[in-house]
Amino acid sequence: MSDLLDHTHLIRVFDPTCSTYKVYKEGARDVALSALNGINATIFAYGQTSSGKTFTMRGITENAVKDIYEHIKSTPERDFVLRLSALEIYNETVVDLLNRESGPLQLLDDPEKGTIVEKLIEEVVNDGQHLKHLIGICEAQRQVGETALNDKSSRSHQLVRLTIESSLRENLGCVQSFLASLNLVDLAGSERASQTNADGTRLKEWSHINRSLLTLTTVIRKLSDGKRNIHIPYRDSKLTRILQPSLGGNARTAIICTMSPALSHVEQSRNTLSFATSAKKVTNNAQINMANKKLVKHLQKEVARLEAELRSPEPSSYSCLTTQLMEKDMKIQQMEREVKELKHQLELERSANKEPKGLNHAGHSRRVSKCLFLRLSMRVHLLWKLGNERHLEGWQQ
Ligand SMILES: Nc1ncnc2c1ncn2[C@@H]1O[C@H](COP(=O)(O)OP(=O)(O)OP(=O)(O)O)[C@@H](O)[C@H]1O
Repeated sequence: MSDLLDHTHLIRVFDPTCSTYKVYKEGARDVALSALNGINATIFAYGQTSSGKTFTMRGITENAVKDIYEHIKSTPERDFVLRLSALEIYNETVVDLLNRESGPLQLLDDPEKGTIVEKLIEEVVNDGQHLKHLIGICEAQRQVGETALNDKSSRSHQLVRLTIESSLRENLGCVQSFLASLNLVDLAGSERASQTNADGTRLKEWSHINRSLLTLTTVIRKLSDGKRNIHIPYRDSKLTRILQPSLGGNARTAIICTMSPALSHVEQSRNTLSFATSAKKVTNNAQINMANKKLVKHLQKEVARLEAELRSPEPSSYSCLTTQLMEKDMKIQQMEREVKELKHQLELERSANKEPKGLNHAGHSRRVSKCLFLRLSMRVHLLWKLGNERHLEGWQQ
């Protein structure tokens, strides 16, 4: 059994006698607990039919649940909210394991969240016991069938998603909220039809299982090439669409590859090792998902948009506008001086009780009113321009 931690490209090989707890502790615990600190995490088991995927994932899930609740207990300064959703992909149809009656579910593309499953139920988890109970319901709901190699063979891919949100209890000025998902995935096993004696329903299942596993293998192989700008066929199967963030995206991923020691399965074991070799070369880009980080991102976008809006006229027109404003201001000042002078002259003439030189009262009044009118219209114009300019200066600072 080999385990790959793609975040650090760690590889562990576990012999057939080692316990599932050891596999969890050395290969999956760190990844699983990342979700408590806002890092998306995925653990999945890959391998041929009857090689122990379900057995191992059951143990990994139990241990992860235990550790998650121990962490919550020892972190009283934070409030945790856990939600669980679960689905299976059976014959390329997505079904809600917490609400089978809802029928086939559609996959939608969300610009922010990526692929989402429409109408998938999310149950709020009360405590560890409740979580175990919900996981038990999912297991019971899953498609299982008897094959020549496994009397309880998983005929579908199962994904149990635990979404963990946490925030500091005390408001310390900075709202530090983490939000991340832990995906626990038990894939259906790859198999050869000749080995499983498949026919009828089993043959149809076999065809869907192998086709989606082939897409997964292709995606992993292409990602492992490390080439940029190449087409990665995530959309060729529902499994790879749903797992896309875990395959080269924003998540830490641990892959547990299971193999049978039987000589008759040597070809399948070689395929599994080839998958593991490619998978260990894939680099993910896991980030801490903080609620306030999202808000900052949103605000930054909004500021950028407003700046672009304000910059839409040619930058040169701003200097032009400034010159115009200065000219108009000078004109206003000059006119104000003239008005003052005229008023003063008028006062002197009134007091001397004689007609002003070269101008009669009507002429004076007209000139004064004209000055005032001009000033007023320019003020309105200036106020409008200044309003824009100040607005602009505020954004540019
Ligand atoms: N480490 C183990 N120790 C003891 N029994 C195991 C171990 N791993 C698997 N088994 C047993 O082997 C059988 C097949 O295992 P399991 O169903 O987990 O295989 P699988 O890979 O999930 O198969 P499939 O792909 O057909 O669903 C089961 O009866 C399981 O209990």
